[in-house]
Amino acid sequence: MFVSVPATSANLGPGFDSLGLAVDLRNQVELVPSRFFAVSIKGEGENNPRLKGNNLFVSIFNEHYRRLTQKRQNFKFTFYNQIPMSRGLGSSSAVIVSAISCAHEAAGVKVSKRRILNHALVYESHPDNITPAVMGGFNAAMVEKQKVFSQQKHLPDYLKAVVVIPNKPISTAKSRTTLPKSYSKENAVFNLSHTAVTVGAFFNEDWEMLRLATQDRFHQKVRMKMLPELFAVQKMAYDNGALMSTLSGSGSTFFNMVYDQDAKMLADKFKAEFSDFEIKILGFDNDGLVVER
Ligand SMILES: Nc1ncnc2c1ncn2[C@@H]1O[C@H](COP(=O)(O)OP(=O)(O)O)[C@@H](O)[C@H]1O
Ligand SMILES: N[C@@H](CCOP(=O)(O)O)C(=O)O
Repeated sequence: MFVSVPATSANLGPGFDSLGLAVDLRNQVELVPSRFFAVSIKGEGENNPRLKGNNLFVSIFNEHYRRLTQKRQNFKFTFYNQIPMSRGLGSSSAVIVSAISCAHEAAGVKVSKRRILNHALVYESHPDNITPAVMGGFNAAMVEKQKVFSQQKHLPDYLKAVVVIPNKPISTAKSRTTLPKSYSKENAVFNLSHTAVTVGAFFNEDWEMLRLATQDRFHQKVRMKMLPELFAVQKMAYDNGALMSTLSGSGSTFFNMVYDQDAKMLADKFKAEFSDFEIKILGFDNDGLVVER
């Protein structure tokens, strides 16, 4: 059995802890019952010995498998990872969502995507990555009484993401501690109004509106200062036709949305200027969590 989950870009500028979308880069896990516990990793993280011992996927999987079956059973897990770790592309959400889904599959217990999402919230308190990871597409999400409520919009093929992935990891948990404890009314109204128009622009496919609407006063500047080249990345994106250019999650990746025909030109400019960073042109993912039995 295979379970796969896409990478996500959260916040999208002003929509801190609420907005996110899924891109076409996946972590896949294969699960086979086995006499002995075994982990094999291919792709991202394959040279990281910590992932073979104390693995977030395995601990969440075991917790749910035991809850569902009251049994202990060994499995061989093979991970095919494309999502870079601690770069603001939702690697932790992908791991959390796939572990919960795999545990239900292995236990033979049917489960809805909505239920998986609510379980995922236990491990990641903000719903902006886990929601597109499960549902695919663009999502606006909120939490009420420990449950996620969300609205989804599929994204068209004629839009692409040009992602700039720095060689420096940023831990989301650590980065959150650097954010202000409170915001002025003026800045709160700024982010609230810009988030509202961003959501409207996605639903109405008014892509040109995103340039103005996706500005933020809550988190981006303070985080971008940790890697000041990101200011130049954002400027280059806007100078070359980007529809939006935002810090992806807590960083360090920068997410730029463009029309298909502008993607290669922007990616080539980034490659020429930021040779230490990885540049990828990605489509959007409208499927979210996929299980293949
Ligand atoms: N493929 C993976 N396998 C196991 N654990 C992972 C994997 N990807 C991410 N993680 C866990 O998630 C952490 C990174 O999460 P986080 O700081 O939120 O970054 P991101 O922005 O990539 O989600 C890693 O330190 C690791 O504990
Ligand atoms: N809203 C969160 C999003 C974190 O996303 P990640 O991909 O960096 O884990 C935040 O801004 O902290």
